[in-house]
Amino acid sequence: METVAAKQPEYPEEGTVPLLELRDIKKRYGALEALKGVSLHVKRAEILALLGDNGAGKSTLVKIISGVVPPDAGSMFWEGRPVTLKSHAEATALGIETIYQDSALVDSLTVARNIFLGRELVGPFGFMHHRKMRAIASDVLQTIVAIEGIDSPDKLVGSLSGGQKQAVAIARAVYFKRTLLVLDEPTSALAVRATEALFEYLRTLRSQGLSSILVTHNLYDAYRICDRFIILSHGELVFEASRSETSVAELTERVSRS
Ligand SMILES: Nc1ncnc2c1ncn2[C@@H]1O[C@H](COP(=O)(O)OP(=O)(O)OP(=O)(O)O)[C@@H](O)[C@H]1O
Repeated sequence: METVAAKQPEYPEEGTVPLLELRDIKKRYGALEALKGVSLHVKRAEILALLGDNGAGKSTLVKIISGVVPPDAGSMFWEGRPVTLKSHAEATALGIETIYQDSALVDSLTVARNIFLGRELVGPFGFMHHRKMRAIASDVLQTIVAIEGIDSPDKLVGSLSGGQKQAVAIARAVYFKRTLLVLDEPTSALAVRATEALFEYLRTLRSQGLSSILVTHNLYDAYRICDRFIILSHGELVFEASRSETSVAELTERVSRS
């Protein structure tokens, strides 16, 4: 990653430092330029939609934000400070949580154990606090994510559907309250009720000052929940607008034209 642009960015007014800023991010896979210099920012307490047709570069950008893939060039700022993410763990440590359909869950462990994976609660004698983890897992699943079909935190994750697995990953992010939640096609495998519960939760996070990036092909969902919209096309940012500046019709037209 280039360090040239790693000097502190300047923000015109106090309090306007974005939570996350990307500048001129480039990524190439062999001859293919997946990202051709993308600059964007995520404000505090906003839900940003990352839109674009298949192959536009959305997932590549998500992987860069979550530390899974290093950019070839460009710089990244977290709360105004330059950062270089060398691993997914470093992104997590900053407060970035990414939800994919199969978000690094362990099939052979229970739902409760997956929610606390790597951050297990330990009781007074140094043993894992299973009862407490199960109780919290149950609570998070029922009250926040409202997943049908996960009736017990003791279910093995391997026995869940794609949508239910995704819900477990969301429940994990929800419980550990990340500063930035990145959701890559979160509703594609979710039932209607779970989608509504997720959106309600994203609104709650926003009201608490936390931010989310929603990657989706569903422009109606995006328009319902997001504050700002960014469209990528062939590795370039081609459109950016806030909710009041655009409409579902315009987003549809621009994505299909891209
Ligand atoms: N690991 C990889 N190796 C080679 N090419 C890749 C790799 N990952 C992505 N690409 C290519 O980079 C381009 C951008 O892909 P990316 O997955 O970021 O797009 P996307 O906008 O997320 O698409 P979709 O909506 O279909 O998921 C595509 O042309 C894709 O084929």
